[in-house]
Amino acid sequence: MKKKQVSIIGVPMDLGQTRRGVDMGPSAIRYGGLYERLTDLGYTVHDKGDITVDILENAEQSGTSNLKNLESVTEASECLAKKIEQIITDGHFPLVLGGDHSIALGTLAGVAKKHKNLGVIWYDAHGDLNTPDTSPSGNIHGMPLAASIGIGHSALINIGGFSPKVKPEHVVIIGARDLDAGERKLIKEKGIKVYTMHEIDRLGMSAVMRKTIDYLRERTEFVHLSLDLDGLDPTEAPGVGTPVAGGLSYRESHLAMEMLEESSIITSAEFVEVNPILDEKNKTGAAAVALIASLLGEKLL
Ligand SMILES: NC(=[NH2+])NCCC[C@H](N)C(=O)O
Ligand SMILES: [Mn+2]
Ligand SMILES: [Mn+2]
Repeated sequence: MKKKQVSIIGVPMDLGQTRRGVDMGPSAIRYGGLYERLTDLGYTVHDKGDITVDILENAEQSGTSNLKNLESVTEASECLAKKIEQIITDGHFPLVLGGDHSIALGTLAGVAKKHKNLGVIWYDAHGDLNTPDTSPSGNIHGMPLAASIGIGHSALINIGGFSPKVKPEHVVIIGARDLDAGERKLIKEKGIKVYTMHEIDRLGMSAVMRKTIDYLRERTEFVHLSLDLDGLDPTEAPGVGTPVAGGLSYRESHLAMEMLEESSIITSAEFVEVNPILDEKNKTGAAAVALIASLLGEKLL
């Protein structure tokens, strides 16, 4: 029998925001035992190592307004997109380790090039739907979802040479609890499906995931999971740069991964924003590993 193949790619990116240390996220997740966890599940694991990313000291500053480190972020994104394309061509499951959430620009460019009719699950405390005009910070990690639906600065929109990567009505955001004014406006205008913490509290994670899976099954053929560890509550995932109180529990997050695994809809995934400098004994890195394992089939019994 042919074994299932997973290709891992690390993106040591910290230029999409300003808290240093998130570039060490891929190492922290690997250190948490990822390779062994996946081989134990029966996967053949190809760790392709890390993408080359500029360090802050050498990042070019063109001063493009409200877009910090734009050149270095787009350069790494183009490189990541090509690697992802190759992984999908090889028939492997792409698993991307971040790095701040700006890396989704490259991941989605690569995935969308190969997979038409793509859906995206954005598991996050934030919407990451800002543009340079609406961003309160100028941090690109707050913009990748907007850029992927074709809104924002042309340099971000056109990674991979095409736009959009995904239709707004094929996006589901889960866990949101810190949305900026411009993001709320965009959500309403574009009809993006969002399960905020309010809906998750009311309906429960099980119903939310059932609805999410049905919604994307009806509309798309492939689904990318972009999981920001700050979607979890900071007590359970303290190693993130932009923590927001009142988040998803460790168990709710596992249930979400288990239901996605059962549904077989996920065709690529990324786990981002793990910052070991801000973490407590790699708690957040270990949580990432455990969630990846659940997503890829690890069972409690
Ligand atoms: N991927 C993230 N953690 N994003 C946080 C974004 C925070 C804020 N909304 C901003 O745009 O600056
Ligand atoms: Mn976030
Ligand atoms: Mn995010």
